[in-house]
Amino acid sequence: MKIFSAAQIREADQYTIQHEPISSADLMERAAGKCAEWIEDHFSPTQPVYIFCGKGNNGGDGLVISRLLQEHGYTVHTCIIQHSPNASADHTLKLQQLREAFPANITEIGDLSDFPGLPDNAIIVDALFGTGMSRPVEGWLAGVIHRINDLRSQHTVIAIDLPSGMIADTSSNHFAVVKAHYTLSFEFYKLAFLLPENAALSGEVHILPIGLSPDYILHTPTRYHLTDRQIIRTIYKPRDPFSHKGTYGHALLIAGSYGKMGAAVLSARACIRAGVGLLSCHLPKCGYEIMQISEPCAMCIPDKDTYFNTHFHTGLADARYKVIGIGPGIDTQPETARSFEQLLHSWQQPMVIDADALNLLAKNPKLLQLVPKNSILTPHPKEFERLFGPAPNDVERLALLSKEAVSRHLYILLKGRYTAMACPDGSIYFNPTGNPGMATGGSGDVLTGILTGLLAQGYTSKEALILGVWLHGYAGDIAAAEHSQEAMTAGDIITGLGQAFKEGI
Ligand SMILES: NC(=O)C1=CN([C@@H]2O[C@H](COP(=O)(O)OP(=O)(O)OC[C@H]3O[C@@H](n4cnc5c(N)ncnc54)[C@H](OP(=O)(O)O)[C@@H]3O)[C@@H](O)[C@H]2O)[C@@H](O)CC1
Ligand SMILES: Nc1ncnc2c1ncn2[C@@H]1O[C@H](COP(=O)(O)OP(=O)(O)O)[C@@H](O)[C@H]1O
Ligand SMILES: [K+]
Repeated sequence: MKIFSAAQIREADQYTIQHEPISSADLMERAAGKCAEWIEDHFSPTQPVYIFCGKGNNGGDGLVISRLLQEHGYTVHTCIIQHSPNASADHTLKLQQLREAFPANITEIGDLSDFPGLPDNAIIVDALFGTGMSRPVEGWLAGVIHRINDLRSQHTVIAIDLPSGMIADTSSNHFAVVKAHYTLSFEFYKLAFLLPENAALSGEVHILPIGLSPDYILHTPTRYHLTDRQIIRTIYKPRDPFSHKGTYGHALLIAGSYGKMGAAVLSARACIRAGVGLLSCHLPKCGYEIMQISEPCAMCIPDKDTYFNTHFHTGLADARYKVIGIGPGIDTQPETARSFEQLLHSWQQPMVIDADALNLLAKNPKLLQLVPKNSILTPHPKEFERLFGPAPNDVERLALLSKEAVSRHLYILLKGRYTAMACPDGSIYFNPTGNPGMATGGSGDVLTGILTGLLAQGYTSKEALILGVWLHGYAGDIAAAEHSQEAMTAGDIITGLGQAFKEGI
């Protein structure tokens, strides 16, 4: 799914109005109708509804929702916030229609003292501002937002299109923003919903289709995308019946150290479950038996060193590896760093670089220049900061992520609820699968294994990244459904991979 900017959403509205054709008032009727339907499906007419409307088109939506809910027997109080002497044309029209149909219970709010007292268990509909927000809300208007937020523990707050105060495509960190339980948004996810800094604000997001022009959607390029099944199906390649294990590549995984062999085992298992043809694991001597016993499908190459991987840069050409995955549990010993540097001087195909290998890059940033083009780097936010520095907010962090991916020709992901994947072509994909049960040691090692396994099979770096992160999250969701978010382990994510391949594509 494409993620459009606020300006593009306005263009999509206008394009639809001109080409469907449909009047803007009718498009508003359609959008607000979807919201009213959703509210009717989820809440009973016995609950009082308070709709707070701004004077733009988001407020216009609120006025239509008010009329439609009253037509279906709900008791609605409509509060129009007088933030400006001017109202949009559609707002004016919809207010007139509301006054004609249901003249009672329409009040104007000119400052905070006009804010109504609410009966128990009300539904608050936030239709103050939508995609027209361009600056922080201040003064008594910010007070209205704070008042709504103070009431949220006793009532249900439903934001229309986006929580008021939130800006669709830039950071609204530290602004006054409504904290919604639900956000009913039109046609597309907004970038703002995917940012960790807004996690507490949008609540459960429901995207309601309002029939914006498919032509516009198809032909308008965007920088941001949300991975969905449609994208995954264009990437996934079913196996050729005449294929053999050579078809699916030989991967080398460099992982583990004394006390951290679990990371190597998890990564190796995930790589095998992701479909690699052959897997060799370069391990410290202490890990040899652990791996052989834990994962008989993996071949093992013991290092000269008992406790750490220190000589993994030799013998690579002879083995004809298709891809190298490096990092889980390798530690950051000087000998490991030296071997990594030598590896980077000799290896020119894409790699998957994770965990301590990222920390080695952060310690010696000039090594970043040696990382082969099209490699995949998989930092979590702390590792990202060590590598590329801090950012003042999530939107600027995305800009930094993208800048590094483009300038270095690397694929860099930033882990989180919606893992962001930056590509060298400037695009950024967000992944929706996964859950907080995956916030447990070893989940990242599993991802490294999956990505390495997919690259070995011949998926391009972009394909492996988008598909791998999707499958990882999907398998995590299967694990959570089976074991609960609390009890699931990184190993359960690997077990879920089979079902993820069967049902997630
Ligand atoms: N036909 C269509 O196009 C459809 C549109 N749809 C709906 O329209 C919404 C977009 O409507 P919109 O463009 O009118 O902007 P909106 O979010 O109501 O805000 C503008 C108002 O807010 C004010 N304002 C802004 N920032 C402010 C601030 N910081 N502090 C104070 N005031 C501030 C601004 O005032 P001004 O800046 O002029 O002072 C103006 O009055 C969209 O989210 C969706 O809900 C749907 O019905 C589908 C069809
Ligand atoms: N709340 C969440 N929602 C979705 N995915 C999550 C969530 N928390 C963690 N994850 C995923 O779990 C993985 C954790 O990786 P990482 O922090 O590197 O773990 P570790 O280093 O312990 O292996 C990442 O892929 C991340 O996106
Ligand atoms: K709103």
